[in-house]
Amino acid sequence: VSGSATNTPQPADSEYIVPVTVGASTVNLDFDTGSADLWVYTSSTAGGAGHNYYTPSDGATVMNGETWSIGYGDGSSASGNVYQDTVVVGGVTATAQAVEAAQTVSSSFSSDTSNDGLLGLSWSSLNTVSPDQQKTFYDNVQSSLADPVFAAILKHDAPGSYDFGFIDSSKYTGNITYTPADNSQGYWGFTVDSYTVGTTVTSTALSGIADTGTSLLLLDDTTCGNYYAQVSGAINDSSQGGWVYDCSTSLPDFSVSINGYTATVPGSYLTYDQQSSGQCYGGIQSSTAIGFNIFGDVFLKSQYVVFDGPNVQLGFASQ
Ligand SMILES: O=C(NNC1=NCCC1)c1ccc(Br)cc1
Repeated sequence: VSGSATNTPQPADSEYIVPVTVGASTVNLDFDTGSADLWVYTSSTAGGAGHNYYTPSDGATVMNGETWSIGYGDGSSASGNVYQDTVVVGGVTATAQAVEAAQTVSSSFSSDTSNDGLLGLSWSSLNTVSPDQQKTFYDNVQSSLADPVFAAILKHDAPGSYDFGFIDSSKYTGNITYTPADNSQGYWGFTVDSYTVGTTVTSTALSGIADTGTSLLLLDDTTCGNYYAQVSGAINDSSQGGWVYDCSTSLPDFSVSINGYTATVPGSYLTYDQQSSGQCYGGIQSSTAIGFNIFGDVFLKSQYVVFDGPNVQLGFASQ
């Protein structure tokens, strides 16, 4: 089997939402290659006002004694209990998917009515269900896929897709360049050989993760400093949350070299949003507090990205 589900960017391309059939409901989920839990609101979730919620299908079963509790890199969190139910994404069906019902969600989730939960697409080793760890949607359907891969096609301010089971050459230009993935921490980790700001090449390797659930491109302080050195008047202002600059400033492109392939994020994609101060908040911000780099939506939305579990590799091509 194979299938494609449309994703829709929320304002500032902050997250990409996909309609998913979960049990007897259709809910809008944030697909997240940086985590491995599929969780949804229920009719009783505290903070559930304004969200669609999960209703178990007739064939659903409660996974007795199983609970989940997750914390995300941005400090948000959720927890609850677990059902086994049918989940359909773009026509691809997982018949015995662990559906994690939220009893509690943190305020950043309850206030974000654009999503009704998350669908994790990292490696299943990050799944938080206890005492019996559960598999991601991708792991559950992988053996049924014509080609056991999925692709993320995120776009700037336009609908894209998550494709399961096929590579679509109409969705990228040139060739796909593959590079080994590091799944040792449960993420889709990879290394770039060098980076370029405008036309200035820095031959330093960067390691990080491909994370559709993180909005920004988070890079170490040295790399951030080298980027914003080419943005006249940019300052790193902790009171505004990081690097800001006058919105009239033009931004240089940011490129990385992966196995000979140059992945370019155009400068026009590198402003995240306008602050109340009239300053603009950059799409590139510091990862130093996290300890490794996060190639989030700001980066991914310039690329066609293949996530290949069986070969433990990532593929990149320009959109
Ligand atoms: O949580 C992470 N990614 N997904 C999401 N963020 C917010 C909601 C979903 C995340 C993953 C790895 C690292 Br390192 C830092 C952050």
